[in-house]
Amino acid sequence: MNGFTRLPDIALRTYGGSVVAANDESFAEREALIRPGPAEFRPHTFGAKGQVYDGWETRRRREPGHDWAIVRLGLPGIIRGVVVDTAWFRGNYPPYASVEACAAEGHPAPDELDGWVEIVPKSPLKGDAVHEFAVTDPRRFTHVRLNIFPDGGVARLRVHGRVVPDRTFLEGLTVDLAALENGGLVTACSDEFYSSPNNVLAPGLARNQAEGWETARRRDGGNDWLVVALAGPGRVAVAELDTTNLVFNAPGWASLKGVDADRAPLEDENAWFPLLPRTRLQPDTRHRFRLDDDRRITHARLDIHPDGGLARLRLLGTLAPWSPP
Ligand SMILES: NC(=O)NC(NC(N)=O)C(=O)[O-]
Repeated sequence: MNGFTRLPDIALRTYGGSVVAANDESFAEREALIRPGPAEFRPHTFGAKGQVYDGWETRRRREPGHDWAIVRLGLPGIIRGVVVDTAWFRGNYPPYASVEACAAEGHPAPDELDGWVEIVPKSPLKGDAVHEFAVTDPRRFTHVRLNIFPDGGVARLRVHGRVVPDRTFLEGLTVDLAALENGGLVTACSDEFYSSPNNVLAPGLARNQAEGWETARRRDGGNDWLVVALAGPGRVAVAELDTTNLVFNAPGWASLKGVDADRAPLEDENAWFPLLPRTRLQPDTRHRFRLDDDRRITHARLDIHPDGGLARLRLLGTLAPWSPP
């Protein structure tokens, strides 16, 4: 597994991604490409148009050319890698695929997109397999185009990267400085046995326990924790600690600390100062706390005691005015 798959999938439907166009989707709908979770399959489920697949599947081509689908990223950013998953497509997978990307301003229609650059060259695929392609282009992109040669089915397209928001849009507003969509990211975590800590920064509410962060039961007397790099240096006014869906496994208590990593190294424990003292939590509850300390921070550390997890962590505040380095 490449390291890039640890970064969020910025194309996910649940992060606002959309498969805005495809030249063909005769056998199976293009929207499946960015569905969360692995593709499912039930053999011998034939509809009027053929076997039912949880993926994007085009017709058998009888003329030259290739098929394509365009995805608007839910969270624009720098793409570090792409996963092309042909799960369950065995006699009908495309033998080759490539991926292009482009950066658009505003809200263009699919046929107005231009400036496409290749980020994954035409590469061989196997049937019913996960293919990971690292991407090195350092530019910020808003859309990707999956090309398959000549035709066939792809179950999922994952686009992992670092979110780069439009900073001018956020400045001066009270926003969630921890949110993935604003550029927040979990950079360290004690345990992610059941689900990813970055889930706590995802848009919207968690529909179930799996859409939050859940740790294994801790047996060593310690406690679980995570560190969030904020969207940028800023001041946090309100913290929301949401234990929704954690009914029998919510942490008993939680605390928050902050640090300004532009002024002291992250490893310097003395540079961290408390934002929220150890506070009792209830299961299945959105807790909201006004914070007293409005010092500038770049990172926040959440400690949960002893274990459990969280559905969402929101840190509402304002970005510090940007000054050139
Ligand atoms: N959805 C389909 O039925 N696809 C194909 N056929 C089967 N059996 O999967 C094919 O590519 O012809």
